[in-house]
Amino acid sequence: MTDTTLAPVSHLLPQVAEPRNPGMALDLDLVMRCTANRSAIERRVAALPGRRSVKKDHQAAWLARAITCIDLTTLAGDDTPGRVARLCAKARQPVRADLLEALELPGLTVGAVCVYHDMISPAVSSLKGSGIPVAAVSTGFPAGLSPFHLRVAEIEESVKAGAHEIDIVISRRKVLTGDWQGLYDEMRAFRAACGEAHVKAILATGELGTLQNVAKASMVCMMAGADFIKTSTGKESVNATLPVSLTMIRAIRDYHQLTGYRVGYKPAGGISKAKDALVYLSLMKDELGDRWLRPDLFRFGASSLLGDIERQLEHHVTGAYSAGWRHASG
Ligand SMILES: O=C[C@H](O)COP(=O)(O)O
Repeated sequence: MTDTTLAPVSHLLPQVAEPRNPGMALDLDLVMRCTANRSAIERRVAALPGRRSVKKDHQAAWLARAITCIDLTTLAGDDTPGRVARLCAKARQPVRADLLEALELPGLTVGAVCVYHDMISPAVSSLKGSGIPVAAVSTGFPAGLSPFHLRVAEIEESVKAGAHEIDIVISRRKVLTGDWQGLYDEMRAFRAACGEAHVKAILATGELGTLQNVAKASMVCMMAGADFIKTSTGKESVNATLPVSLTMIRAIRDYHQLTGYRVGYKPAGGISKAKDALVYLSLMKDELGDRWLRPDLFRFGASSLLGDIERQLEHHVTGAYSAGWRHASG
């Protein structure tokens, strides 16, 4: 039986900032020992509790927690400063004021706003004074196939433009060809280019072939200093899944046991329902514990999840559902 208790949102932020993962030398023996037993993983995720195990007030608390962990995202070719400004307004006040008041959650915000490089500046101005960081996707997102020096330069430009978090994409071919040293060196260079900005390593797991590759790539990126590991760009044909999540979460646990450093986790792509968010949160709580249920160590990369969560919270407060279009984010 899953423990469904959760500290209030006001207790979210740690008293002391989590020390940043500095990375370590590449330990190839350890990387080669990273395995993933697909059938055991699939059995485990099939047994995960659904939203039914998180009831009433607990459910509202968990949904509020999910909001604080959203990287509210727009990554479209037709993004405009106006669309980004609307998204940022939603990031500042993710749920209707009357609902927040009824839930006793004034000041609730999302974890970050995630955009392409060109939209950093409008996002930074719209979020001024809110404390909400801007995350930028980078390194030739989503395929990551532009020349290496341009990928590094893109990170530097985005940090200069005001991004506090950089979501890089790894070279999938380095994983597919077993070039772990190459992946490590690339990730290390990306981390260095980020400077003080935190770096999330997007593995694009839907393109890595096997869960074993996912486990190995997770470990190499953490050894190279990733602050977060993230499943997907949202542009692959398969994005965040529970088996991939369990594999990455267990790699995070192994890395913590090995080094004492906590690396964050960001499932991304195709997560649009409140009930799915609850499953991810219970998985984090079960596998890594409460410390990983805070926005400095857990994020959802999602463009449309917030609308469904707001709808569920409205139902919780008023007893009625409103139409989905009333809760659009963009
Ligand atoms: O990193 C975030 C993803 O691109 C968002 O994907 P989504 O639009 O399927 O929610």
